Amino acid sequence: MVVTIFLFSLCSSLFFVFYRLRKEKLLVFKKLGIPGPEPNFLFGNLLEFSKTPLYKKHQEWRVKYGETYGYYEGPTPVLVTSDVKMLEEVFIKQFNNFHARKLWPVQVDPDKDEDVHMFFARGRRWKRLRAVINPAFSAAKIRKMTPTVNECINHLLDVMRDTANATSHKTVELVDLFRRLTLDTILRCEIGIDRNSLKNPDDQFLRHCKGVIDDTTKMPWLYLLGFLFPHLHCIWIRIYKVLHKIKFNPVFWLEDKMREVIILRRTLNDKSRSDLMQQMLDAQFSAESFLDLEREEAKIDNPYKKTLRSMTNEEIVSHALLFLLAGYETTSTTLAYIFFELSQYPQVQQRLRHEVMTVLPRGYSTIDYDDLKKLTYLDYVIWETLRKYPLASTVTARQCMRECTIGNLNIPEGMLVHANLWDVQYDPKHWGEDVHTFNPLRFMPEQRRKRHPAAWMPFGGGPRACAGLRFALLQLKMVVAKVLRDFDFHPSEKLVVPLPLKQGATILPADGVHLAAKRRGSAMTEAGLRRGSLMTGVPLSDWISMRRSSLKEEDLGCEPMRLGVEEEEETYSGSSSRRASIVDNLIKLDVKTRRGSGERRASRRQSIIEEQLMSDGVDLMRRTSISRGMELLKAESINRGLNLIKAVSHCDDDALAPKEEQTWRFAPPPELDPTMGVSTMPEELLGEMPHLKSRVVMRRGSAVPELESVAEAVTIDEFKPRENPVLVESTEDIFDELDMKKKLMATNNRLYQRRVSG
Ligand code: HEM
Repeated sequence: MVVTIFLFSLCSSLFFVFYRLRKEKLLVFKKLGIPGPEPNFLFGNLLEFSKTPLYKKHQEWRVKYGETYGYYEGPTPVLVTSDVKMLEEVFIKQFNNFHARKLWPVQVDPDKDEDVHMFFARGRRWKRLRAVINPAFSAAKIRKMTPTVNECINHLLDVMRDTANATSHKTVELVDLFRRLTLDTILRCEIGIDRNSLKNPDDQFLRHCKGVIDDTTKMPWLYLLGFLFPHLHCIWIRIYKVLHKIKFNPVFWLEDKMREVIILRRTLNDKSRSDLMQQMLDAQFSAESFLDLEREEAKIDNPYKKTLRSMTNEEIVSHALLFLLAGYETTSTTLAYIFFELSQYPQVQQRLRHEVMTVLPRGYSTIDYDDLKKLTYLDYVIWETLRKYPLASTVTARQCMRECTIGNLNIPEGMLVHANLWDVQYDPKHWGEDVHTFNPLRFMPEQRRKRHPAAWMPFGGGPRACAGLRFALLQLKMVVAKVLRDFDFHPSEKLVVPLPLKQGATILPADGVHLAAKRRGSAMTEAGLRRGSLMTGVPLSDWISMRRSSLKEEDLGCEPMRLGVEEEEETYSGSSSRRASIVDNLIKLDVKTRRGSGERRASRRQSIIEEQLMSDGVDLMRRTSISRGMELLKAESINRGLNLIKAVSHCDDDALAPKEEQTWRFAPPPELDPTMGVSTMPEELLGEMPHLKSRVVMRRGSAVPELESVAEAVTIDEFKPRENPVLVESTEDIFDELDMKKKLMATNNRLYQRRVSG
């Protein structure tokens, strides 16, 4: 009886103490005068996330409580803010007080466990690991990875080519496809393991990576306990480890694979490799920023006296795994979002393709690191995508390690501060009213300068920002550039807009991204060049020279193309001064042809240039054809048959619309090809197209805004259809006429051969 009473009173006192302490904890925000939802005694506000994902809940609360508010994960207070000044303080200015990340409820001890990796480490330990890893992601090291990334993308293109073809739109699901690509790329660039999950969707690595990601995104009972009673962390972690010894754990499988690689690589000691694994193995030779750390260590009573300048095997294992998982889903999901947005904004897709084709013509099967720097509009597209989808926002949080003040707010030790990126990056204060529009031009330098740097943080901020940023951007840019050269993207019937999102390890499309991908035909590029010459009246050889010059515009000192929206409607007249200066400069340019051993290189370059010219021609013609076609249709000046010409010749010059008595509805005379249409350019438009030789244009097919339907087009000085109709039957006729046949046929043969060989 006495024992029972004793136990009862002990339990009640323990519960009372627990109750008081917990109550006290749940009053933190009230005492600080920070608004927020009312917490539950046991769960805090965790139950609110059972139906609504964290990032959505944050948005709801932002509307209710303002820019800065607080909620509780179990007993742990989390301050959420979209105030850019506060973010700057936490992530950058007061980093010394906020150097730790939010701890996951069931994870290794960030200070003691040997295999803690950079993501969870904190304090000096994090500093040391980051100092070792940073050089592995330097620009020079990333440059060395470019050929490997190139190869992986070529595999992707193969798979996509199998799915889509030039004549029909086939639906591709991009999230899964890009996951396979990023996994193959990271495995090769990071560890030197050559897998091809693109060709083998059942690949073991792929299966286990998916397994790990799924595992971390579930909220099993153990995780919940970890959140509710964080002080019992060591108990939860023990249970976790025991459980994973009983049932299969994909993390252990992956770790074992990494260990095998490390042993092999240490034995082979092949210094010529440039992958991340080698850099981690060699890290001891390159980490200069240790000097700082060593000075710090010397001040405290450190039994090792020296900071470990290399990484242990277990550290390398956990980092290899970290990079695999950190890079696999983030990069692939970003890619899927980019193509989704391009399918929704065809004018952006077109503009971007134009930039890519100018810098990297289709013959370039390998993309150079330096070429990527020229793709500025592509940068804007990627940045704008990451603005609209800050998909890794679940991890952009810091823990306060020392009581401090931000503005007039006192932040106690232990409090978490979470950056509410979705609200910052959709805040009209920073981005204007059209925040839901996909507008890459927000990132033009003059716009960027006006914005607070913390208004865009998809890679986090400050010293702990994403370590793999450079590698991620390399992949993103290369994939978009290469894929866009070969494919057109449109929404498919399966695509749901707006895209439903879900929260996993990142915030990703709930049902994938299903797009119709149409392969861009090679014949079109050839036709484009031809049309470019015909429509502008510039002889083909000059046209080729002009287009060639666009490759070297910067070298030639011409003004690079502006990126304003108005450029979408660029007219030939608009570009005529630019062209004139290019031609001038071309004349000055001494183009040397190599002989002997250099001949092959020269001819390859020549064919690359020519292919680019063709592609460019298509783009320009498509734009002109579309805008002119529309205007002509509006002006009702596109008609068929000879009567049109007669009528027009009697027509008042500035009478754009035909008069009643001049309607030309007769069938075309039989001697004229019935598929041949005739259009006249209204005076106004002629002014914009000074290169047209005549205002009368014959076209096969219609001049409606569709490049493919405009199969042939001829401009003539004096139109005499009965005597000598200028009917161009084939490509060869045109080449004959312009005396270019031999040269271009030779070029085409080379191009086709190269394409066939991939
Ligand atoms: C588009 C792709 C990616 C996005 C959006 C992204 C985003 C992020 C974010 C938001 C953080 C947290 C930063 C913070 O707390 O301030 C982070 C950290 C990190 N990321 Fe990435 N990431 C991407 C790709 C990658 C890749 C490819 C790798 C490695 C191969 C990588 C490795 C890391 C590492 C190691 C950290 C921890 C850095 C530290 O704590 O010091 N990430 N990333």
